[in-house]
Amino acid sequence: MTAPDDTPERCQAGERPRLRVARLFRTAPLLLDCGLPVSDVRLAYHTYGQPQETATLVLHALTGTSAVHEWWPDFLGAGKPLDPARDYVICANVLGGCAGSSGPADLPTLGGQDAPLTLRDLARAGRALLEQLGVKRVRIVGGSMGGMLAYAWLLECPDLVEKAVIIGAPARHSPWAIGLNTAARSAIRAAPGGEGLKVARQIAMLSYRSPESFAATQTGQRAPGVPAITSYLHHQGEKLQARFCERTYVALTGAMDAFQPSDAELRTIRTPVLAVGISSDQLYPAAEVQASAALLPHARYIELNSIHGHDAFLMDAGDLPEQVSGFLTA
Ligand SMILES: CC(=O)SCCNC(=O)CCNC(=O)[C@H](O)C(C)(C)COP(=O)(O)OP(=O)(O)OC[C@H]1O[C@@H](n2cnc3c(N)ncnc32)[C@H](O)[C@@H]1OP(=O)(O)O
Ligand SMILES: N[C@@H](CCO)C(=O)O
Repeated sequence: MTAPDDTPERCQAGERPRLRVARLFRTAPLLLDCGLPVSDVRLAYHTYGQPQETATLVLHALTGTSAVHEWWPDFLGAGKPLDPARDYVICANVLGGCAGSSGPADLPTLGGQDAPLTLRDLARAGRALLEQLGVKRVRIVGGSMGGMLAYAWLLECPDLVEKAVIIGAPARHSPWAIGLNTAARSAIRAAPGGEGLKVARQIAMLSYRSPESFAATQTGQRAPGVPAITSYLHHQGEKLQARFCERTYVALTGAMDAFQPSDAELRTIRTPVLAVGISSDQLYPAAEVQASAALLPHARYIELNSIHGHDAFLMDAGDLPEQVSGFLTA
């Protein structure tokens, strides 16, 4: 990742993507849903393509970053759904994140605990970034947490959003999803300082793939006496612990679990939506994604067929890029 800067937007053709940091809410604070005001919020972001008043906003997943070129090469590039030659693409690390934006340690506390964040808080912070960049309308594309956050944008900023693509995400967490996050947070609280975060990632990885995926990729032993899946999960835990913050993990999973819009609220969304379920998703079963979309008056539902579970949108996207392109450019 390149060093951040806060110089004004100046995209040159062929320029390498660069992390920038916006300073927001310096004159008037952001009022969090918990009641706390927050001033001088940082949002780290990348842009791709020339500035335009209508942009495509990418909303990243739980442990994602604003560097779309690093984690979504199937979607970003010439002839792809996010084409910098045609589109002004923006992705910001969310409020509460740990990839350059103001995280829990930078925010005020409530009763001695990290301030609880809501997905609507994250959307309001994102809106301020768009205003600073001169963007007046957005098409939104989000997967996983980014897809749930897209629902928050649709409810919080209906005037801004032209279209939304929601991939592998329901409108609200099921008891199953909340239960998985509860176990992950319990691990973090039981072993703060990194060990708990590793266990949280191991639990989460089991929900991000599928039995068939692991049968195909992790059968047998990696080292004598060590099942491949065991060393795989240890490796994934180590990798996340090296790049992520446990307070962010607690804050963002809490925000997702608490986001519970009613059916009536969802029926008020007038924006056209393309909702994508993933056939083997263990975390957010395709039927659940479809049921959320069915509440929206202008949603179309499609399914990505993959054995690789929830993470398929990142690693086995099939013809999804073409489908998303078709929706965004129609
Ligand atoms: C590319 C980036 O910078 S991502 C950083 C930002 N993160 C995001 O945006 C979040 C979204 N991205 C992700 O969640 C992930 O990167 C994904 C889902 C796209 C891909 O996950 P990956 O971990 O790269 O893929 P996969 O599950 O195939 O695992 C491969 C890794 O496990 C290792 N591995 C595979 N099997 C085993 C095993 N049995 N035992 C030990 N290690 C194993 C591989 O050597 C490889 O290690 P490396 O990443 O250190 O090179
Ligand atoms: N694997 C992705 C998706 C999680 O929802 C991530 O780590 O963010």
